[in-house]
Amino acid sequence: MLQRISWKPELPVAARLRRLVALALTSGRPVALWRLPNTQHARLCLCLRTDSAYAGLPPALEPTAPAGFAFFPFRDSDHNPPLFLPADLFFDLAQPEEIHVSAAAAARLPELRQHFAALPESVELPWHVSRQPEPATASRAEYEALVAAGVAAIETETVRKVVSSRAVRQSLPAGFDALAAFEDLQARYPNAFVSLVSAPGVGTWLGATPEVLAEIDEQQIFRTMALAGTQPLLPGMKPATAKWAGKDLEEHAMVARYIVSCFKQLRLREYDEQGPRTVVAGQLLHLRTDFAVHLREVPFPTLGTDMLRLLHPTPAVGGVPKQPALEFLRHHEGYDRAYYAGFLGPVNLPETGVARLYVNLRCLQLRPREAILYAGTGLTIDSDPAREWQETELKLRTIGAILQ
Ligand SMILES: C=C(O[C@@H]1C=C(C(=O)O)C=C[C@H]1O)C(=O)O
Repeated sequence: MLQRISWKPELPVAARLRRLVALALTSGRPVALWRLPNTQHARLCLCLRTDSAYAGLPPALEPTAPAGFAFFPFRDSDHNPPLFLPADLFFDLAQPEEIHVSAAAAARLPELRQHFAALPESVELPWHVSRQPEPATASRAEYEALVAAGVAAIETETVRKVVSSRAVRQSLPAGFDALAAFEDLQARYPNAFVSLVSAPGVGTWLGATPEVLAEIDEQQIFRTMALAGTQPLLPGMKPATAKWAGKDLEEHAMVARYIVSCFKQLRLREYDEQGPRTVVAGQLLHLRTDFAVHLREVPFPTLGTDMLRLLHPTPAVGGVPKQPALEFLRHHEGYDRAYYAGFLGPVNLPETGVARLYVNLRCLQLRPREAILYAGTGLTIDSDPAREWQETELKLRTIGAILQ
């Protein structure tokens, strides 16, 4: 349980936020910042017990589970540990006059206040850097060969769909400031889940994702979505009248069918399915089908937890069938996705019983002088390598906008 403490340091709100981030980073601790879609204010979760931040299983999405922030890799490995940051300090920029603290933090408040007050006005923020080497970045020819290999695997029926991806390295512009970039992302993408996560052994990640993986809202409605199928949003275009190619409809349908198969595995029939419809994500359009289950009407208290464990990674980022698609990626993709296409978000924070987990897309990893950007595309039998390359270029622009 978190307790609310009145908190009025003589500092403007943005400076308080910066100083809290500095408090975490200068003492080698993890910190997460996020802004929910269609809301105004960011939130911060700071964890004092760094050792307890490394999780095993995906988090439980139940009211009795700990409050904190989850940050999970695409696939489990020693190189990219799954994180769950128990909330020791929670700061909501909508209520800057108070701060929520855990019992562990409450016991150390005098020390924390002292550390906070002693930090210099303009401290350089020592963002955590991943200990992993920079990932290999595919040239256009290499990426097109990967797409061709994916199509060949579909032709031989090893897989029906696979989502290939690549990383790109880009220098940071002079004076780049991650907190300012986080602000910039919030302003650019009001309907995205915007995040900035920094943790030892994990590095620092910034993103603006359009995709819900598993959510339980205030009304106790569980939600997930199939988001697949992409085209550029061109000037003057009305999203509602967008035309979709058969290839997009097919790759979308595979994600929707996979979600239905997860409900079926749990023998849950009472789900509502709406879509697909066209949605806007930055300068892109996607096809989206929404799924909802009223948890108060089904006797299934662990549905969120169970669905999360079945869903990840969905065929929006992995493929169908799941294991052969993941095997294909392991052998052919040629780099470590790390936390790209993993998932992230708050659980029971601040509201008990509410969880919002998103797929980590349209993201970058921050290094001291450069950023590593990630993007992928769903392949089907009709995929054209040049078009898939183009689609990754378009997707990279969403997060790339903050490096201009
Ligand atoms: C893989 C990415 O996006 C996913 C793939 C999509 C597609 O193939 O059409 C669309 C939305 C996302 O589910 C990405 O942004 O890197």
